[in-house]
Amino acid sequence: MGVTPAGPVSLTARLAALDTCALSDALDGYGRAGVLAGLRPLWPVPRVVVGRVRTLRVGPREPGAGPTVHLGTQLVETAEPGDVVLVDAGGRTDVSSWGGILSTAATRAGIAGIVIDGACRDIGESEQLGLPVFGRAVVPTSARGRIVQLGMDEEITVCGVPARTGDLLVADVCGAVLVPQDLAEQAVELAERIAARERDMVAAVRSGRSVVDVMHDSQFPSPR
Ligand SMILES: O=C([O-])CC(=O)C(=O)O
Ligand SMILES: [Mg+2]
Repeated sequence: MGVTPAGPVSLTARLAALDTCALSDALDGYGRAGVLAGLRPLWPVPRVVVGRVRTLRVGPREPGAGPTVHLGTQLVETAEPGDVVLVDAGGRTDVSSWGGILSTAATRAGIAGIVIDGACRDIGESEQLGLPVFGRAVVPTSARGRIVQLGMDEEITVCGVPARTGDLLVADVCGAVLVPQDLAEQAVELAERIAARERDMVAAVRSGRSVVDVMHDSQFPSPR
């Protein structure tokens, strides 16, 4: 845990001071996957979103299946403030996996954000609530009668990246990165060093040094 004159800083606060690019580079440094490629903010979210993952897996409703709970509702009701809902919808963009009623409940539960390997609807409602939603697309088509919850808090694979409840997730204007729980402390430390190196490189360019020189592989060695 990092320490400031005011005391220890939580991992979440340190992640919020970073960004997805620094964390992607840090995971590269450890040879681990984490970038959820293809996901982006579905409204112009103005901040870095950080939280503890809760996983949700959804898929097609069986023909003739009876009434069932709406996907995600049990997860929202058991969420802790600061959680991020990570939805494995298999990349489907023809049907929504999240909507405004769910966002209203998620906001009341203190959920920090929704990240979907798939699509959502009612995005204007989520924006009005200030609830960040990341995903592949927005589509008006309802989940009702089409897709259902298949599991929650189980290991899922999202955009080719394995994810579990308890992992950390960072999302911003550039996309979303999953930080595995077992690597979180080390990834944050390395990302902080990467961010410091980038600040030094930008300062060198601003001071008039040639960008050819500053970005040459022989200069500003990688922190790992
Ligand atoms: O019917 C749905 O797909 C869910 C929905 O719109 C909402 O949560 O508001
Ligand atoms: Mg709705």
